[in-house]
Amino acid sequence: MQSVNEAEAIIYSLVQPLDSQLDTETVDLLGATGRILAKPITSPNDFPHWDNSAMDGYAVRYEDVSDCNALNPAVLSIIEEIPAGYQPKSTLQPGQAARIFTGAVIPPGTDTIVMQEVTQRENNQVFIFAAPKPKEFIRKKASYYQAGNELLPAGIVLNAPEIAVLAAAQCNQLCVYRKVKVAILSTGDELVTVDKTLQPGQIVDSNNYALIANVQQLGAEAISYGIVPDDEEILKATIEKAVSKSSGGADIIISSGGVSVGEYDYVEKILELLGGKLHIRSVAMKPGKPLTVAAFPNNKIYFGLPGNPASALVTFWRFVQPVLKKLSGLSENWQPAIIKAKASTELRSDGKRETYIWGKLKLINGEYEFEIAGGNQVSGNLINLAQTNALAIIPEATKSILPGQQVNVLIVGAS
Ligand SMILES: Nc1nc2c(c(=O)[nH]1)N[C@H]1C(S)=C(S)[C@@H](COP(=O)(O)OP(=O)(O)OC[C@H]3O[C@@H](n4cnc5c(N)ncnc54)[C@H](O)[C@@H]3O)O[C@H]1N2
Ligand code: MOO
Ligand SMILES: [Mg+2]
Repeated sequence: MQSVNEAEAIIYSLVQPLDSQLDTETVDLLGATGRILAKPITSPNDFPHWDNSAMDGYAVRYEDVSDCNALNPAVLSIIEEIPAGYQPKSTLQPGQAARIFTGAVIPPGTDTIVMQEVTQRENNQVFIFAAPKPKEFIRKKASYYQAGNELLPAGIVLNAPEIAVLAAAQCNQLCVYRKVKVAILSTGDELVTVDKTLQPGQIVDSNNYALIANVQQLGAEAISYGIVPDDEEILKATIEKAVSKSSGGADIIISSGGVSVGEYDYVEKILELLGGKLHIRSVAMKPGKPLTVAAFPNNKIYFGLPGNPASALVTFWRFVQPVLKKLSGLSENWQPAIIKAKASTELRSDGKRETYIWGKLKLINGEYEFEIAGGNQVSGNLINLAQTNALAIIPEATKSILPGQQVNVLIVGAS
């Protein structure tokens, strides 16, 4: 049995991120939200494109207004009005000003903008009652970005700020990494789909729905193989299909159930029969002990998650989530988001395995607090997993974390 940290290191070493040449596709800017840039972006344009005004006011020559004040205003004649979107027509001469608005191109001869609030206009003259600072309120050409430099690096997620930058740079077609594909299957004779009437002994295959939701929230594509009965031959044929190169094209295969020691727990045996190399057979964690991980010669990675609903989700969040992010082409921040928070009540463990407790991470008076989910913290219970967003991690050999003490907390889900 490996420790969680050992298992994590082994799993990360198996992951080959998508290829920045081969594993890409082109998307429109409006369809690019949440996608990962596969090629760096450069612009032939400076930002700002030209010197422009940061205020509504008057474009002036600094020397004409440098020693004015409320009692001794500078008086300039207004030679033109320049709204945003227009090219100035004249060059400012001594004693002249141009009426200008935020974002408008500053006219030649100008070096400073005076904001409207310290001025008074009378016909074609403007009185200036306070001296500006030299070059004040001018947004200089190329002061944000110089043409030809890298604007955005490859390997970043395209969120609203990046989409804005790409729009400004007129990049309407983008080369992004293709979505990671994840095959998902559930094992168990007791399982039925959500629409069936339950017969005695049957339960809904909730893991399938939960895992698909998790995969989709992470921006990957789920390929569902549905429910596979506890039949060695059928399970072998299904896993063989999912791991083979030709069918479905999944990068990662996830099953749930069938990894413990029972008569019908075939997953480990089948993975070996199919030529998978078993890197992990169990991990010293609770829940999630029977987690099984294998790699195939075609680089596909197989996660045999334990069947208990909480075990399946906890092992997904702890190990599969970072793998999907690393695979996706993200250059950083793919690792699990583990932060320190204050326990709001006592958190207990039997101390034997690293223990994951589900609950809510709350921001209270600027500090993170972890609140355990009410109800049974057992791996068969999925009901109290709803509305949780975090897992507190109790280290091995620690039996109690007291209220107010700090605890490591893994933030789960898409964040
Ligand atoms: N003798 C032992 N028994 C068990 C051990 C052990 O060490 N010795 N480990 C326990 C632990 S811990 C876990 S976790 C489970 C893991 O079991 P499997 O991965 O083999 O899963 P199954 O036996 O198929 O199912 C376990 C449980 O989960 C329910 N289940 C399964 N699939 C789904 C699904 N898709 N959706 C919802 N619920 C599902 C299933 O009905 C069972 O109740 O083994 C313990 N046993
Ligand atoms: O690992 Mo099991 O996941 O403790 O219920
Ligand atoms: Mg079992």
